[in-house]
Amino acid sequence: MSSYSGHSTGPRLDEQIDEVGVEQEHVSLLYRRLDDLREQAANRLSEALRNSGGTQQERSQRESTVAMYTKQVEQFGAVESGLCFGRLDLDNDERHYIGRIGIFDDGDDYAPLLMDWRAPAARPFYLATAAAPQGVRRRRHIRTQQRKVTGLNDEVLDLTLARHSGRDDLTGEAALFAALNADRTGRMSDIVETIQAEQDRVIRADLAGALVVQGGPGTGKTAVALHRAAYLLYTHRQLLSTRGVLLVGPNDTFLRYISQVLPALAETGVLLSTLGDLYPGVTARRAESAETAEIKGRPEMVEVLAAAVRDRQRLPDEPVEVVVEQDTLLLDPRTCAEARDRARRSGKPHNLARALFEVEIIHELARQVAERIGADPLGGENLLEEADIAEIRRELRQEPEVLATLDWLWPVLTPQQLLAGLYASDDRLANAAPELTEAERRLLRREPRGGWTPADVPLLDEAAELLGAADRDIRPRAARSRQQQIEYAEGVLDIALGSRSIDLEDEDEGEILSVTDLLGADTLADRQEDGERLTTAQRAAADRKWAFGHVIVDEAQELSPMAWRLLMRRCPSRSMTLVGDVAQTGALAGTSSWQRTLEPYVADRWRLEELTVSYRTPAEIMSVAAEVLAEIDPTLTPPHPVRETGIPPWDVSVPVAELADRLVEAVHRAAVEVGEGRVGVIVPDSRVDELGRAVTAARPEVVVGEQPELVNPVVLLTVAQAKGLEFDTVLVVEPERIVAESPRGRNDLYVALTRATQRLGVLRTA
Ligand SMILES: Nc1ncnc2c1ncn2[C@@H]1O[C@H](COP(=O)(O)OP(=O)(O)OP(=O)(O)O)[C@@H](O)[C@H]1O
Repeated sequence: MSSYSGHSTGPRLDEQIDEVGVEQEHVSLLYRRLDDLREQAANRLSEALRNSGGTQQERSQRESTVAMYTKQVEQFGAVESGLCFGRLDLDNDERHYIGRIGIFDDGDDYAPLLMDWRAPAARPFYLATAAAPQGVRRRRHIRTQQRKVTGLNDEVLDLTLARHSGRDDLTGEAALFAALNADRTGRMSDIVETIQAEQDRVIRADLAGALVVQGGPGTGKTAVALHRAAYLLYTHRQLLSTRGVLLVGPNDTFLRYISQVLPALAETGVLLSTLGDLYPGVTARRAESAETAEIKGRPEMVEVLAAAVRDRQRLPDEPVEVVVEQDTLLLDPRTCAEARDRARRSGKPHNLARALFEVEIIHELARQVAERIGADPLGGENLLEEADIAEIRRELRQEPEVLATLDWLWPVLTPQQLLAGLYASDDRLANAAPELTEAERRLLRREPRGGWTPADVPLLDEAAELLGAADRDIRPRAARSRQQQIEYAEGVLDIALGSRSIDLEDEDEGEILSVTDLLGADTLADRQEDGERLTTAQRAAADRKWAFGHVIVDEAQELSPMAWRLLMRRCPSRSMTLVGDVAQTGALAGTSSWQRTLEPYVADRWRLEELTVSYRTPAEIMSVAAEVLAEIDPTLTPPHPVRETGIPPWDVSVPVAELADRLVEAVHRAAVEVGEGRVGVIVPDSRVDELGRAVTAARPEVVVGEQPELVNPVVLLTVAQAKGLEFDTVLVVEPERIVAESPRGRNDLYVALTRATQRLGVLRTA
């Protein structure tokens, strides 16, 4: 292939110093403008916060102003690091600086000083090659540290000038390799400076429709998903800022790992959530076996829940006695059955159909009361008029005994009550799930207390659809929203505090920050009482029926059919980005085919983009992982590693009895070798406790736990916990056991072997 992306033209040292000076001048100008903008926004925020009172409309306007300036201060603070990272010199002698946000010169008719990386005109920065230069003469990567320019990398996109020294398929090679070889920190960084062409295509793909991004480990799926969120919010700001963007990740540790990427791209409006948090009011963290989660994820659970609801619409075997003011009224099974059938035929959700059921039952009870008290002693027609009977019905509705009977026959249920009640009773499980085997039902069986698991959340959501709103839902929501108002207010105040620009004198800061002395979070929250000022993400999080403008799912291969139903409910437009890798599926209810998963929702109207280059895993490690991939499915091809490290992975076999000691030694060596980087120790599920104890006893700085903090130098974790993460060095312990512990054990091993950016060691037991 004759195309290449260009290369450094190799300027002499003095030329380079000159160029750095030129860039420093521009970069300093940009930071001065950034400071001005931040100060302006902070002043306006302070001013808006100081005002109080006024009409409802004025208050509402003020709240919008507070929200707007809060966001601006936050954004200007977030782009501080690496504000400007590139320059494009065009054939027509124009020059564009590329950065995290757009900045204009307020003194010069708003001439652009910095172009937002998402602007269409910035796109050649990621796509231009020497063979297809798109009007670009030179692409320059500008490296900065704390506002100082520390280095430049130039690529001249001219086939006649450039010597072919780099890879054909990479853009900004030097900057890319610098990023890939850097020590890991326990937090993912953005890749805005070095997005590659195949990634750019995905990031800027159309908003409409379902887009699946399939790619092997380390191909940048997570990075691409996050940058796509930022791109979509920029390009479709109006639509998406009102409807919101939801990003679903596999667990809290992962969400913490990616938490800094969007803020660094100046986007804070994306709701990051695990599946376990997608049912408002529930935080599902309880653990359960993979087998139980699999059953809960089956599509058949829709029918199980529907049957569970029907099972709660009771039919008595014998007449039910209802004692009202010493009179005993009788509800015979036939009356109950007719009332139940009518209510069911309405097609309304259970809680809403209860009103119809009530009408029928009260009608019957009122008839009996009327018969007794209105009977004509002379045997004529009943003496009561329609108005009297209406009054009897009204009174019956307030009789505790009547209400208790209605609750027994057709209880108003919350999803939590339905599900907890189902799990807690062998009989109910047998009635609702006759298709499951007894062993499967036993796996579902559980006592009511102890919290919810992530796999319960789609079931709660499904149950909410079947049940409809119950009055009792409403109160906790009001309480929650008050809590959210306070959190929002605290956020505003934090931002006001954090708006300290690094160049301002302390005295000036006094001015800006004084507002936080005037207002506490509680007072500010009072001002949000109308709920209007909650961010879109906060409102969306509290509302089960929220329809998001776009939904992004990372590690999408892990979702069960029931989880997909929930997500599709949250996204009626089906504008979605689903990133994952079917070769890495660990969950038993997860997918091995995108078509099969999406078919029920979009038929074949979904688009597939594939990412083929692994940025994380070096060639030496990928060749080990490729052997496992071939065992999973010989037709799958591993991604092409973008680099080699020259460091071969090691693999040793040790006697079982020595495993813990040898692991401690290996961890010690790895920790020394990795320097400032991070070490991940991946062990079989069944060994976490034992090996965790042994390693932490010898090295207390090693962290183990349900939600390990990844900024620690060494973390010991399971494959499920390590999914989506990466470390400089990875030790995989007992690969055979990892494989043996799950029907998808090979996929798990493939995940474990592809977590390292530099070094891999494997410890087997003999
Ligand atoms: N264009 C790029 N420039 C710099 N770094 C990149 C680029 N693309 C990916 N990376 C880096 O490669 C690593 C792997 O990326 P990421 O975690 O997004 O991959 P993934 O496909 O989601 O992996 P997995 O399937 O294992 O979850 C990350 O450190 C990411 O920052």
